[in-house]
Amino acid sequence: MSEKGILFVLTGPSGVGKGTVLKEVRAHKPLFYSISATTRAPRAGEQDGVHYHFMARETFRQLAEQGGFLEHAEFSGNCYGTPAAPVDEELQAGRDVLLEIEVQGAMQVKDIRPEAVRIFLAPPSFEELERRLIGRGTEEPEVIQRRLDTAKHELTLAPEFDYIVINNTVEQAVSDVLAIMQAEACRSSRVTLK
Ligand SMILES: Nc1ncnc2c1ncn2[C@@H]1O[C@H](COP(=O)(O)OP(=O)(O)OP(=O)(O)O)[C@@H](O)[C@H]1O
Ligand SMILES: Nc1nc2c(ncn2[C@@H]2O[C@H](COP(=O)(O)O)[C@@H](O)[C@H]2O)c(=O)[nH]1
Repeated sequence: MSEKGILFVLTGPSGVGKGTVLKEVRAHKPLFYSISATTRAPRAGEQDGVHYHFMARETFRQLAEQGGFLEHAEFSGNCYGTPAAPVDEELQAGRDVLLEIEVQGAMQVKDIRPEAVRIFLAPPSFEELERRLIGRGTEEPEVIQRRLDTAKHELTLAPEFDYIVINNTVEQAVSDVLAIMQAEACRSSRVTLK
């Protein structure tokens, strides 16, 4: 029987740089990137089925009730969830999968998929997190404040994860995440040592 793929989860507070780091990681390593469902409105330039599956709250609720999500959570007034079927298909086919999700959902994955490798991306400081979230310019001030309030609690949960990577420079964070992925592949005997 062929080996199953590894389920990687990258989490951390909003604005820490998960999307930025993952874009680079994916440029170095073939991974299936799960496209999440959300009830949030699309931002300028975001496309349905590319950045997210955008849907109404009622549709999201029905999918959740039918067990369609591997995990789901409410974050900053909107629902976010990982569609279960594509993730399981990829893992069964032996391909590694990467989820980029917020902290509550990543905590759920520990119970649902204890074999998953969960990485917490942390900012070098809270002030820098604030700078990044404001600098991105995608949220209104009250949404930024809500996300920062949530981040205070999320940061206390970092020790619950398998790895903590500090996103000081993107280059170093990408290198750390790739090293973790390589080490986990070795641990699960997916890499042949010569
Ligand atoms: N190491 C870094 N140094 C400086 N700026 C960074 C770094 N990493 C990311 N950024 C910037 O911080 C902002 C937030 O990054 P990004 O959107 O990737 O965060 P995120 O964790 O994916 O956010 P969310 O959870 O809200 O989707 C962006 O403007 C990005 O360019
Ligand atoms: N629990 C889940 N969280 C998810 C999922 N997809 C994305 N996210 C996270 O939500 C926040 C907010 O995202 P934004 O696009 O509105 O900035 C961020 O931390 C994402 O990583 C998911 O499927 N489940």
